[in-house]
Amino acid sequence: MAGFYDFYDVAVVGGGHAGIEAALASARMGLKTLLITQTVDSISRMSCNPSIGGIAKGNIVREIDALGGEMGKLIDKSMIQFRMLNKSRGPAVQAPRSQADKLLYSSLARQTVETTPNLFTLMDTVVDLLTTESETPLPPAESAQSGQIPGEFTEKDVLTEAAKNGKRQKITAVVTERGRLIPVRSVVLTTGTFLGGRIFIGEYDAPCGRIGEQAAFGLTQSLNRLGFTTGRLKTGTPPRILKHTVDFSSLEIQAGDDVIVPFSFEDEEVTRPQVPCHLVYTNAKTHEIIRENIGRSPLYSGKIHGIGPRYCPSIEDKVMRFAERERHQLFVEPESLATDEIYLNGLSSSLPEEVQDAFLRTLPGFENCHVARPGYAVEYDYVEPTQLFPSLETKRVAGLFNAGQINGTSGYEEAAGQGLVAGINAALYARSHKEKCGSLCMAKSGMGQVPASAEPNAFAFKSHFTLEEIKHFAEISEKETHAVNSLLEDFQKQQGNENFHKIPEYEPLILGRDEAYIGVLIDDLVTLGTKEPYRMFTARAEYRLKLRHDTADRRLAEKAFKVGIKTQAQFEATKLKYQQVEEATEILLKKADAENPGFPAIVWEIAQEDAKYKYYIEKQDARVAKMHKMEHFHIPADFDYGKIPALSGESRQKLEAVRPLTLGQASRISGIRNSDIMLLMVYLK
Ligand SMILES: Cc1cc2nc3c(=O)[nH]c(=O)nc-3n(C[C@H](O)[C@H](O)[C@H](O)COP(=O)(O)OP(=O)(O)OC[C@H]3O[C@@H](n4cnc5c(N)ncnc54)[C@H](O)[C@@H]3O)c2cc1C
Ligand SMILES: NC(=O)c1ccc[n+]([C@@H]2O[C@H](COP(=O)([O-])OP(=O)(O)OC[C@H]3O[C@@H](n4cnc5c(N)ncnc54)[C@H](O)[C@@H]3O)[C@@H](O)[C@H]2O)c1
Repeated sequence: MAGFYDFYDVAVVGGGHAGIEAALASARMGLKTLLITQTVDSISRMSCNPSIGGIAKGNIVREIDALGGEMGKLIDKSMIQFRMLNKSRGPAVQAPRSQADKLLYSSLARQTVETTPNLFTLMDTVVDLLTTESETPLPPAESAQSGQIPGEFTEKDVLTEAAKNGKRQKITAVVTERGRLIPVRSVVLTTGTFLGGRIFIGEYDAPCGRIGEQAAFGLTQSLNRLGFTTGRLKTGTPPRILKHTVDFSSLEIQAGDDVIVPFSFEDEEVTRPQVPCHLVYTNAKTHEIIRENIGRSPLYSGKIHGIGPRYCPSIEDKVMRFAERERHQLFVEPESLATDEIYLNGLSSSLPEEVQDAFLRTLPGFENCHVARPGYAVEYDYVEPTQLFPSLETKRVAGLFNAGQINGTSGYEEAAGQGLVAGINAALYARSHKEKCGSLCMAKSGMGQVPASAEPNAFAFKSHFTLEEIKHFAEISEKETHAVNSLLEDFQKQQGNENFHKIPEYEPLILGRDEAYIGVLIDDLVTLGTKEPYRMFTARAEYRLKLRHDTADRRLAEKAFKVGIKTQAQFEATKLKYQQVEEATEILLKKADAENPGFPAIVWEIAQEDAKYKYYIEKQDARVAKMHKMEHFHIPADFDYGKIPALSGESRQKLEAVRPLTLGQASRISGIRNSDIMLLMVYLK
C-alpha cells in the first residue's frame, strides 16, 4: 500500500489557472507538491473567452511572469492574435491582450505541470480538510461578516471543537473522494466555479462545475465545519458556434498588431500564426426576441440567487438594463487553430437554447449558424475573502491558503496572480513547518472512513445534504482527524519534536498596492471583501503610473529571487537592465529627442517613458513615501480595539472583523474614517 497514503509538503486542490501557478511555484521552491484535481485533462482550461490579458489584466500577467509564474510563457507559446490595447493613451493604461489557442494553452500547461521536478498530479476530488487545534487564539470576531452573505450556511452544531473553542486550527491532512488520506504541511484551495456548482440554461438546471464537468461536493461542508463563512456567486458564458456555418463576408475584420510584445520578460520575440477576429452587432430583432423571452431566463425568473459579474453582464442584462441602446458590439473570436468552434465575446446568456438559437440567427452572417455549445450560467460557492490575511492564508486555519475564484474573483489573470502568491506563501509556510515541526509520515491503510460510495445506504457526496447527513459527515471527519493526528503527533514525538500543535512562523510575501496590481487585488479582497465577482481595473490602482506592464520586472524581480523562485543570475540580469534604463533616462532628460546610442531597444523604450513621465512619477513617489509611513505601521493581530473608547461601535466592529495588519490596510476598510485612523495612531504609539 506504500504510496497510496503518501504525504506532501504542499497540496494544491484544483488544476485551474490559480492551481497550476500555486503548484509550480511551490515545486520550484523545492517543496514536494501534490496537485489534486478532478481531471487532469482540464488543467488550465479556459472556461470562457479564449484570451489572456486586456486592460489591467495584461499588467497582472506580466507581474506573474516577473514573479516567476507561468501564464506569460504559456500565452506566448499559444497566442493566435496580439493587440496592445489603448495604444493611443498614456502608458499607465496600455495593456497587452492575446487571443489564445485554448487547446494548445491547456496542453502546454499540463505538460509543464507534469514535467516539473517535485510536482506530482493526482486525479481525484478533495472532500475534506483535517486540522488540529493550535495554542493560538483566533483573532476575535473573525467572521463578523456572518449573516450578510447570500447563500450563507449558519449551522453551528457541526463546528470542529477548535472552532467552538475559539482557537486557530492548523491543517494536517486532506481527504479525497476515493478515500485517500494525505498528510500535508500546507494546502492551497483553488476550486474555481466547482464547489457546489450548478448550471442554468433556461428552465434546465443541474449539478455542474462547467458544462460537461462534474461539480465538487463535500469541501464546502468541510469549510463550514472549520468555521468559514461561504456564499454563492454566479458567472456566465456565451454560446460557441461552428465557424463553417457562419458567413463572414459581411463582417468587419479585426486584425491583430504587426508588432507582438511578448508577455514573458524571458521571451525575446514571439512568432506564431496570426488569425483575425471579426466584429458583429446585435440589432432591434435580436433585442426583441430577448425581451419577449426574458421571463424564461433563470436570472429573471428568480432561479439564480448568486450575484453575477457587474462588469461582464449577460446579453439579457444588457438589453434590459440599457434599453436605450440600439445595438451591442460583439467580437467573433477563434477558439483554437485545431477546432472549428468560435466564441462570441459579449453575448453571454443563460436563456433557453431555442431562444439562443433564435436570437443568434438575427445577427448578419449568422442566419444559418449552428450552436455547438449553448451559453449558460453557473452558480457556485465562494469563501468570503475577509477571512484571509494578505498572504492569502486563512485566519482560522494556519497553513490553509485560498486563491482564485473561490475568493470571489472572476478572470483567469486574477486567479493566476493569487495562485502564485498563495503558492509561494504555502511553500514558505511548509519550509518553516519542516524546520520547526519535523517529519510527516504516511497515514495507515484503513484509517480513511470515506470512500464515498454510490451504493444504497452508503455515505455519498451530493448537491444537497440534509442536516442529518452533514452531521454524519462531521462524525466521519472527527474519526479521521483523530486517527491521523495521533499518528502524526506520536511520530513527531518519537523524533523528540513537541511542536505538533504549534503554528510555525514565517515571513510571507505580501505585495504592496504601489508594487503590483496583484497587491491591489489581494488588498481589496482581504480588506473590503466582496459580495459580487471582483475583476481588476486600472481605476482600482491609485499608483497606476508605477504599475506599467513593461516595468513589472523592475518591481518584482528581487522579491522573486528572495523567496527562491528565481535564480540569482535572473535577478542580476534584471538589475543590469534597469541600470541601463537609468543611464538612458539621464541622456533623454538632457535631450528629449536624443538618438539611441546603442542601448537594447526595450531599454530605450522604457527610458523614454520614464523621462517623459518623470515629474508625475516623482510626485507619485512622494505620495507613496508618505503613505508608506502610515501604510506599514504595524497593528498587532490581537490588538484590543475596545480600549479606544472614542472609536464608534460600528468602526470597532469593522476593525475587529478584518483585523488589519497595518494602518494602511485599516484605512481602506469601507466605512473607516480618517478620524478613526488618527485615534488608532495615538493608541498604537
Ligand atoms: C461559465 C463561465 C464563464 C466565465 N467567463 C469568464 C471569462 O469570459 N473571462 C474570464 O476571465 N473569466 C471567466 N470565467 C471565470 C474564469 O473561468 C475563472 O475566473 C478562472 O478560471 C478561475 O480560475 P481558478 O483557478 O480559480 O478556477 P478554475 O479555472 O475554475 O479551476 C478550478 C479547478 O479546480 C478543480 N476542482 C474544484 N474543486 C475541486 C476539488 N474539491 N478537488 C479537486 N479538484 C477540484 C476543477 O476541476 C478545476 O479544474 C468564467 C467561468 C465560467 C465557469
Ligand atoms: N462571463 C462572465 O461571467 C465573465 C466574468 C468576468 C469576465 N469575463 C470575461 O472576461 C473577459 C475580459 O473582460 P474585458 O472586457 O476586460 O476584456 P476584453 O479583453 O474582452 O475586452 C477589453 C477591451 O478589449 C477590446 N476587445 C475585446 N475583444 C477584442 C477582440 N477580439 N479584439 C480586439 N479587441 C478586443 C474591447 O475594446 C474591450 O473593451 C471578457 O472576455 C469577458 O467576457 C466574463
